[in-house]
Amino acid sequence: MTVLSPLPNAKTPQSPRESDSRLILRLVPYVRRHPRLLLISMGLLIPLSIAGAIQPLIIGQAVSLLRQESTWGFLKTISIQEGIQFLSILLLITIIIRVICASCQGYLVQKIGQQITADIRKDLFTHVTSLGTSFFNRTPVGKLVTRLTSDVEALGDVFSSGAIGVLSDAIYILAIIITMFTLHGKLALMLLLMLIPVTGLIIYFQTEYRKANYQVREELSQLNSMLQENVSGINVVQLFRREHFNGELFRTINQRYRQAVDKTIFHDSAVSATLEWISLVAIAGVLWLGGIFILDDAITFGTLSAFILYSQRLFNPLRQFADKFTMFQAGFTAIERISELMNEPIDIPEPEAKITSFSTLREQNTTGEIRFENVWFGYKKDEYVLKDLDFTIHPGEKVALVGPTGAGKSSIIRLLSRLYDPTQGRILIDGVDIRDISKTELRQYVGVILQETFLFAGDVIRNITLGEDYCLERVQNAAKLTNVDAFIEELPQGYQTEVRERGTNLSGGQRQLLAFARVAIRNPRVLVLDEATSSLDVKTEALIQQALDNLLVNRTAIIIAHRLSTIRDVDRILVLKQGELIESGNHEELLKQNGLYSSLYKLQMMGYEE
Ligand SMILES: Nc1ncnc2c1ncn2[C@@H]1O[C@H](COP(=O)(O)OP(=O)(O)OP(=O)(O)O)[C@@H](O)[C@H]1O
Repeated sequence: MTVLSPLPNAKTPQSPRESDSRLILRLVPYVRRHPRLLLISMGLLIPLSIAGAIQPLIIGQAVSLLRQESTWGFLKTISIQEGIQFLSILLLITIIIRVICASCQGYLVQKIGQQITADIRKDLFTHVTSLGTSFFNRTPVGKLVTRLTSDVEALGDVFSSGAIGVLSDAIYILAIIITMFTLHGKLALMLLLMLIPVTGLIIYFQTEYRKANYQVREELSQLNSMLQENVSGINVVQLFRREHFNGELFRTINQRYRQAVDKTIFHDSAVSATLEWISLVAIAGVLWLGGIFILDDAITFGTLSAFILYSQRLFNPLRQFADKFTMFQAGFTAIERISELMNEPIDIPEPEAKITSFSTLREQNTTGEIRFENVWFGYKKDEYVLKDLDFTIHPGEKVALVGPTGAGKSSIIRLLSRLYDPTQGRILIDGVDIRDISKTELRQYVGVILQETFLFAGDVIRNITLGEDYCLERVQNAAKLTNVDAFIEELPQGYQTEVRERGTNLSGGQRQLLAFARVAIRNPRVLVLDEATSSLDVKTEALIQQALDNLLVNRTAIIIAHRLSTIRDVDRILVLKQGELIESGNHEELLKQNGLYSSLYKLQMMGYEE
């Protein structure tokens, strides 16, 4: 269970935006994981702020001492030289305290920020990898990558330099205000009054910044999606001379991204400029009012010097405060976008209570009965691609699914492996509804070999084990069982040969061979072959076919094949048309029926004869 999981009534992408406080609430569990570090870094804020706030006071006392004005009582009992020496040492001590506390605090805060970022990224990755195929069908990869990387990074910045920094600035401002009021009430009040319009202006610019930043993130997602799509489909882009056209599209999105960033820069700069201007006005104000008080002998030069320093220091943390607010706004945008992803429901949920009977059946070495019970299914609501399928595949039976393109053959496999759930009806394996079986167990029980095999960057062994704990011997046995060991040994470094991302250094057929070993090592009871041998040459196909015949003994098999000659010997053929099961029987029986199968078969045979 992830922590950033949906809150009750949490926002769906269509619902209005969540309030900032609700967004912050989502982060509390992550922050709570590091109580000790958090407490130490907050504790350090107190000496840090006090040391900073008394520095102008010490300088003011030095000026007063030199001008022989009234100073702290004990300074009057020592000589001016000793007094200056004492104040200089005191100033040095405050500087040392600030340096030590600031660096320790900075380090701790960065550390907490990085840990929180890593935790969120991990939870997000776990959640995203549990989402159903339909989510990935409608979400561009680039968009996901942006959320998992730069959005999480923006959130991390909030913790590492923003969150506690804001608290530090607030404590610092408070310490300055208290010290100012103890020194001179009227001058302090004047500076305090100046804070009110500045705060209003900052809030306005920050709100605008937030809106602009959301736009920036959206444009960045688009930019990444487009980039990712072009890199993945680079062969098509180049073969069909789409470089210029795609370049123009990219230029438009890039332009929109730049314009959105410009907007954020404008609002960010506006905040800095306002603060710069107001801090100069504050110094002028202090000089003007302080000058009048000096002429009236109401304050000393020392107090005036201290106030000039205060007017600078008061706006400095405010400027940092504003900078961090900018980061906060970016962070809020990030939480909003990350929460959107976290709120994405897992449409193929794990069963609430794991059914043990399935594991027991597995231990009893059953051969796997598959039953489709009045199954209806559509990728879109009310658009069914499978209609009222009702059939049983008996233990150990070899069944082929046949039908024209788009008839629904692969959809049946997707339902059986629970990449999707049926809209109506049930699928049972050995009498157990597959929705009551854990996905891990189900996918170990049903082994699928698809037409296209996806390989990961890493060696051949890793691509067969997929990170599971199998020894080399078992990998080799699985390869031998499927007759692919000879091919693997021919590779430059045999089993240690490095495969590039998506297996680009292997041919389509070679990639396919690894898929056979990948499934064989898992020893599934039910084997599904979706056009699995279509990319192999005739000789290799015969070799694999021979291995498959051995592998399929005592296992249930579902085979999808367009070349009907390859499935002539199966026990039963199910013929589909537009999602409906229209014929069923073995090769001879179906030929006699003179239906769709018979005409498809005759057409293919004519093709071979020609
Ligand atoms: N992800 C999807 N989203 C929406 N519709 C889909 C999706 N995948 C398949 N379809 C539609 O579902 C129908 C059945 O597709 P399916 O892939 O099961 O056919 P098939 O019989 O395996 O075809 P082929 O022999 O070409 O592989 C088709 O009309 C297809 O357009």
